[in-house]
Amino acid sequence: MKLPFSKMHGLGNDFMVLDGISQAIELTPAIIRRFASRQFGIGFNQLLLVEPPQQPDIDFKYRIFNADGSEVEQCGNGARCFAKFVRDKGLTIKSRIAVETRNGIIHLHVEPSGMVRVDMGVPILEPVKIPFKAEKQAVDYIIRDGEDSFEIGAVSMGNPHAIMLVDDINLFPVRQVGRRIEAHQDFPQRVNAGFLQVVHAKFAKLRVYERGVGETLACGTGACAAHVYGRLKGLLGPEAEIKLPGGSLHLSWAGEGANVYMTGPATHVFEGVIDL
Ligand SMILES: N[C@@H](CCC[C@H](N)C(=O)O)C(=O)O
Repeated sequence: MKLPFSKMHGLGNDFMVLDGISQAIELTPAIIRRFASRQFGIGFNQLLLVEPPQQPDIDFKYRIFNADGSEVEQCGNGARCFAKFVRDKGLTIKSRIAVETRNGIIHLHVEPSGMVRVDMGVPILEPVKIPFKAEKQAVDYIIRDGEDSFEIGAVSMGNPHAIMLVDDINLFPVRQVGRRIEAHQDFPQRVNAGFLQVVHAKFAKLRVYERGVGETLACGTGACAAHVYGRLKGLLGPEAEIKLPGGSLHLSWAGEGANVYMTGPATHVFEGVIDL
């Protein structure tokens, strides 16, 4: 069976995007891992599968799979690429789109410039809902790993994030420490590990070691979670630019109880067909 797909990216966080509305698609973790391989497949960080909605007044459903085949709840860069995909494919002409994900509804706005603004919802800070093993909610937590301990913030944007402040993002061993935090026992569903260097109240740098992938060039939900943590620490203002290795996102968060808004680009790379 031949499967048409689009290859897209949001700031270098790259995706295979499949239209599951016009065609029936059966995916297994093994197939996803093969497609994700940069040597034996197409190569991507996440696979996005667009499907018809299951709820009234919602335009689409989309499912997100990491390169390791695991299905996840949310993806910020993926949401922007999803919006461009459904419009480019003629699946909608709307510029405001409501989409179901595994963890609720998110709202997207494709701006006249082509940039996509995503309402990512209210960040979750209660440890049990992240999920994160902690006695009570706090801004900072200490997690211990062998002889070492790490001071982190913990935030869910629908998917779990741990964020650590660092002095110099270019010098920090993101992969070594990220790998340990991603698999830490205090995060029973594993976690995305973000490393944040705040430059001033409106500008920060971030690198993310993503759950189920490894370090990526950008992570949208990671940028949202980092902005929330930076705000809770009193280091970032309500509007901030977060610069990732692949480029910058604009973040907006008014404070506890408010929704997080993320704005950034979505890029189409090529169309392809792969044999199942
Ligand atoms: N790259 C994404 C996040 C994708 C999911 C993540 N790896 C997880 O396991 O939660 C983004 O842009 O948000």
